[in-house]
Amino acid sequence: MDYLDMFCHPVWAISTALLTVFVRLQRNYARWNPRTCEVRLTGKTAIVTGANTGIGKFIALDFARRGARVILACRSEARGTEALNEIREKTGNSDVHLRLVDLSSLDSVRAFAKRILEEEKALHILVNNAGVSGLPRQITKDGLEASFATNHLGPFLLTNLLLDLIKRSAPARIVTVSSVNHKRGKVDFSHFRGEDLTYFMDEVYNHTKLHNIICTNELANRLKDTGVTANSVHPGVVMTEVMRHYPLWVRCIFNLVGFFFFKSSEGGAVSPIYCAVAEELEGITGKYFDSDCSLVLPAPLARDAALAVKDFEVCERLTSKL
Ligand SMILES: NC(=O)c1ccc[n+]([C@@H]2O[C@H](COP(=O)([O-])OP(=O)(O)OC[C@H]3O[C@@H](n4cnc5c(N)ncnc54)[C@H](O)[C@@H]3O)[C@@H](O)[C@H]2O)c1
Repeated sequence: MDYLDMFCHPVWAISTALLTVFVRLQRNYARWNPRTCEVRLTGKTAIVTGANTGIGKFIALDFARRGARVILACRSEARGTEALNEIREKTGNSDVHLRLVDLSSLDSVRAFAKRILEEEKALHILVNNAGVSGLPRQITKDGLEASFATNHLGPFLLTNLLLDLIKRSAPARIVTVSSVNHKRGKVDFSHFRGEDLTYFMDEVYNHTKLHNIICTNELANRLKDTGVTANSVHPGVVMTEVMRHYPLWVRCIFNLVGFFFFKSSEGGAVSPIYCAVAEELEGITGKYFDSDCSLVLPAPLARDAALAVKDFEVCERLTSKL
């Protein structure tokens, strides 16, 4: 039997098809299923950043289905409007709104927060979902490294600017979408300004995702007894547009492997939704959840309380208007 015959053999073809079906069914598996969770969000307001595509769009869609007033915090008006119309149409919830923000710009974050504080009476859920991966070295007009600005410092400032509103709305939840890649991240405060950084294998992304967890943990400490919880979550490895800044050949491999093994955007939204709505998480704060919705320990650096205090202070200084 030559190789061609072997691959065309019915036993081989059937077992490959069965394996593919099995793997594709398994890949979205999580211990918790949003479809069977009956929590309603009527009367609640939620903000989801980066809600026009990928994981964020499915988080927003879920909140809208549960009856929340949902603010889609997006950078692109055209893509945001497309998502807004789709979410309104699919859920029949007309209380879904688009507000523009570029998280890599501190001025844009301030303008967005100002508008939210003027327009919204309450904010019960903030999901810091927007993020970039594979950005080449760029320094923003605030003098910050662009991946750090987008993934960490912009969301950090946004959270802090909205904090009084969130506290007044308690019980409330802040969910930060981090990544298991934080385990390969390091903390060096000169990174924030683009110093001493190498971009090999997207190390910058890993660092930003580590800072996400560290500062979320410190925020949780500061919010003790306020009724506001702050947790971080890994959504899984998910087929989204997150690789858009990578070379074409890397995207091709990601998409090919992803077709069989990675979660869909809907599957990636499950663990962030769990952190935002699951009743069993009432009062649980300063924790990190994996893509299976299980509470797990993050990397040791992410659990260093003294480092967290320092990191939070550095980020406060970098994002405050001096
Ligand atoms: N896809 C994965 O495998 C994976 C794995 C771990 C963690 N994550 C995290 O999940 C989150 C969502 O990513 P995704 O996979 O859905 O990717 P995606 O690229 O499909 O979506 C990212 C969203 O962030 C928005 N965004 C990017 N830069 C922005 C800016 N400057 N201002 C405002 N919005 C901006 C994009 O417009 C988009 O809506 C990210 O934080 C990402 O790091 C993704």
